[in-house]
Amino acid sequence: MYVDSAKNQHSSNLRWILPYCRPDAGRIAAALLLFAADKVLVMLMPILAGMIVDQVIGQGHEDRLPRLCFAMIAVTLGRSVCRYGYQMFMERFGQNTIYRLVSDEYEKLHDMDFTYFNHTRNGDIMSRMTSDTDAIRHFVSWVSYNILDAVCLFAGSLAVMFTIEWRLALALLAVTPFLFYFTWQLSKHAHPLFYAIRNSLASLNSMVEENIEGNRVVKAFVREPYETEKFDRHNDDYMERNMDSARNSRTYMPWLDGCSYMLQLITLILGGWLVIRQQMTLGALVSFNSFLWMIDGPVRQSGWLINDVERFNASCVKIRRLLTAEPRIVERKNAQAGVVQAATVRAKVNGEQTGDPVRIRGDIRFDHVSFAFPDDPETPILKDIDFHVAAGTRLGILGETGSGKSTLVSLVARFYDPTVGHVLIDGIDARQWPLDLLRRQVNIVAQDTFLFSDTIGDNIAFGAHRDDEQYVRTMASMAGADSFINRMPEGYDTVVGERGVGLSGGQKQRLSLARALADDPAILIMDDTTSAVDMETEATIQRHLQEMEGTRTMVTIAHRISSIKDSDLILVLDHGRIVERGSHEDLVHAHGRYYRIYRKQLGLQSGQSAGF
Ligand SMILES: Nc1ncnc2c1ncn2[C@@H]1O[C@H](COP(=O)(O)OP(=O)(O)OP(=O)(O)O)[C@@H](O)[C@H]1O
Repeated sequence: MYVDSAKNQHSSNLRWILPYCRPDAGRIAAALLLFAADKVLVMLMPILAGMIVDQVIGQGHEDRLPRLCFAMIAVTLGRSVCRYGYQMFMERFGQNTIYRLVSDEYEKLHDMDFTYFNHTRNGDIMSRMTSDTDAIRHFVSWVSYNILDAVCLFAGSLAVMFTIEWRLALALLAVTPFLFYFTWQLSKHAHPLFYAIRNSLASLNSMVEENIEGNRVVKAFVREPYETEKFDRHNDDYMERNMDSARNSRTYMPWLDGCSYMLQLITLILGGWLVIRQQMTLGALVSFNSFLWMIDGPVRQSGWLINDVERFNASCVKIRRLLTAEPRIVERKNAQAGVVQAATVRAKVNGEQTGDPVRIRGDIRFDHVSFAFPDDPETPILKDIDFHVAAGTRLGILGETGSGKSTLVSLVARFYDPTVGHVLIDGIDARQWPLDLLRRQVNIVAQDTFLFSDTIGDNIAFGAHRDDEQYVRTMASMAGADSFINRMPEGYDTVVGERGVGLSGGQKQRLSLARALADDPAILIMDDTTSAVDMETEATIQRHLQEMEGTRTMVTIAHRISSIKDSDLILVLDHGRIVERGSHEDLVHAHGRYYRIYRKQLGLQSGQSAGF
């Protein structure tokens, strides 16, 4: 992380963004120098114009005209160079700041646990990473110096105007309280409106993303008109929120414009009167009027700048919420040292040899575990789960849909913590293991397969941390994938996923299994991994998995008894509770629920073809 998210947690948005800007301090200083030079030069222009009127036109010193014109051209050129310089510095500074901010956002996302993603819509996350971040870039690299520009021009011009004709300047100063009042009102009302716009945009993005992901379902059910209507509602809401903001601007902008007209009116009437009474030269009035034009810009621009500031504030709130979100699953302090110590003590107590303390052996124990999801804490999903699987053996889990099988295995990789009881890996509480060490050695082949838009080879080698073609092929063979990959036009170099060729459900499952095998986990969990694979291929995969017996603990969740019957221990789950346990033979002899399922599956597909 570039900036510790706990830092400046309660400070203003401006203070919060500062640490992201700090590495560009040199660039900011250079930009400020050029900016100051530009402001000095801009102040010279009206003075030169006044000199032309007084000295060349009024007093007839025509010989001074070329010099004064040359000075004006030099000032204009100087200003262009300064402006180009500081704008480029500020743009680079803005891009760098956003680079650091987005990197932190991305890293934070990887720290977040399942509970966060269960609650947060993808579109919302995407909005924070793109449009909200861009609103901050716009503020940092453009709005910031335009505010400074407006303040400097306003204050500087007013100061010079005081030296030209203090009575006229004082009269103009009387308008400023109105100016501050209207900008404050605009800002106060714009704040919630911009926040609503950001939320509405996030909803719109979520809706679009969901539709792109689910486009096949939408087409299959011919629900395009319904989805379009839904989109229109979100789109209308986004438009309405923007219109609210526009209405707010429309309410106060005319007043700000009115202030600007008041300034001109005062200058014309009072300035004209002073010139007529010869208390002010015409040249001085021309200079004064030029400075008035410089004040006019900031006054009219203030409304737009306030809107940009509020957009920045609303975006900051959303991004800060992400950066300060606390994952529920956190690693204990000094977890690595704790685990090494625990492994050493355990080895001494059991009279074992001290092996590699950071290599999990694969012993799993659930000690009276009950679990409820944090978003539904009143409903226990797992109830008093108590079992032990020795390292290197096989566990099979069977149960109706929704009985809690996937939830149970997600506790092994510590995607959630048990609400009651303990999950012990190699006799050490899962909460004590360093998270990356645990997850590197516990691999879950999830039910809903996900492949990256990359080559098949790279997808399989994703977690393997090795660039070994032969190894990838071996793992693909073990997962029963090698033959279909070889039939593809570009073999292992075929790009799959979003940009690549489509794959069948069974092919995807086999690639996910190959990816998990390539990771060489100590605990391999297969959650309905072969449900879409034909019986023959499944039998081949089972054979290969059997060859690995003893080298790792294997947990298989399945609805087909053929997938789990060779397990050393089979658990039958019902509504989150273990209702039967034992080996295949034990459970068949028990004539209970397992036996009934077994009979049913035998009846449906008898003999060899069913894999029994
Ligand atoms: N994030 C969540 N928040 C609240 N409840 C959840 C959440 N995820 C799952 N559940 C609920 O937990 C229960 C168990 O779900 P789980 O996915 O573990 O079942 P399963 O046995 O694996 O089902 P299947 O065989 O269909 O995959 C279900 O009733 C489900 O609705």
